[in-house]
Amino acid sequence: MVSTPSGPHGADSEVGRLATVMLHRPGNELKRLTPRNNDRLLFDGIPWVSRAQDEHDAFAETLRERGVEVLYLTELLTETLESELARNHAITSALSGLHLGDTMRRYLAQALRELSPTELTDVLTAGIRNDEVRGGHGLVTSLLDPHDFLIDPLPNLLFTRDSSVWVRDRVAVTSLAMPARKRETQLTELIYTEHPRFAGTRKIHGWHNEHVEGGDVLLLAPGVIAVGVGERTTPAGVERLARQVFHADLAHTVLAVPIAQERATMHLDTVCTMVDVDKVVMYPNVADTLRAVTVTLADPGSDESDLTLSVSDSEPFLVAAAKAMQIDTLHQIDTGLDPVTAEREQWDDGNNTLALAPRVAVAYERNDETNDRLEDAGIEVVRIAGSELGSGRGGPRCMSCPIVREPLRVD
Ligand SMILES: NC(=[NH2+])NCCC[C@H](N)C(=O)O
Repeated sequence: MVSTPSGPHGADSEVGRLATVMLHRPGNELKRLTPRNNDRLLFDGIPWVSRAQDEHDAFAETLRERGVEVLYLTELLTETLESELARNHAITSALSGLHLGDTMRRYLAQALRELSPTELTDVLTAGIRNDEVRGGHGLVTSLLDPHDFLIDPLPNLLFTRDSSVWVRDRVAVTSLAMPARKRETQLTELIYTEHPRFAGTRKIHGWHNEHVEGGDVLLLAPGVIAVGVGERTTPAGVERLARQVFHADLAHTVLAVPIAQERATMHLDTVCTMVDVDKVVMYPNVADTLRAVTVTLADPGSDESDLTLSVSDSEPFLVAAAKAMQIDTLHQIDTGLDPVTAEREQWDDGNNTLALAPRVAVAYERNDETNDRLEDAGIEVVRIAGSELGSGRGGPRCMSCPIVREPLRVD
């Protein structure tokens, strides 16, 4: 059954009650990971797939028990692919890679057209290996290794946070920096463009623009967006996003937050997430050095490219954020961890929490110390298992794309 909207979509904070979320249950794409390709495909190990699925099912069930509507990316995609237009579009974009050659491209275009929407979803997510095709043989197939992919699998689809992000009632289809993830946004763009549930949704950004990844985007408060700039989101990406949100009146302030260009801190949400309207949990080893540049609108100009931005000097992140949010203090929960424990728990996504409401956050159970400190600070920690899920270096926030959060009540 095609899922239908339960109300308007969108989110304007990190902590408003989570009503609808998009997840991706790990599937056949994880079975593609081998010790030869896991680095390129951005996994730090080879997950035990059925256990990862069990952990993910438990995560989804935890959300449902708390009243969250869970949508699955692959179900939305399969429903989208009922339309011939969407199917053709999906096939053309999946085959646009320059490693294919026309002989194979022509063969695959025909073969994929014959698949059912469910089968096509499987190919679009799990990819196709050279030794799995029955036709189209020729120069390309003979020169590639039998195990090379003609269509790459998308194991990082699990991290739905990164490939789209809602800002108020608009959805930003992002532009992913790593080659292994680029194709993910072909799928999110197709869903938001063609799925009946999202008919009429206005979009910003897009995969063809400068790099911005959803894991870098934090909706600190209505009108205030922090954007990490590092391995994934570029300085030009944050400028583009700022122009768009100002032009569309989705925000009045964007904080650009430089983060180390390293795997451990690939997104801002690996070091800092919100657990209350005025509280963050932050990796202690960066807490003293994290800074932000405040970007506001100096002159609206006549269009997005013509508006003038005002850019401040850099300030400590918490100071700049509190000012923009118009609150006295944005509190950092003091985890008091020694640097080694802090580093271990940050690596295992201890700071990557998903708020279900103010002071209620989902976290991986393994990060005992961070979780205890959160509880000491009055946060209800909803613990989930993630031993297998975590091998892709992502926690509860990375694995979720909020589609509806209730607006925060003004008390
Ligand atoms: N929002 C996040 N922190 N996402 C984590 C993504 C992890 C994924 N393996 C990658 O390297 O891209």
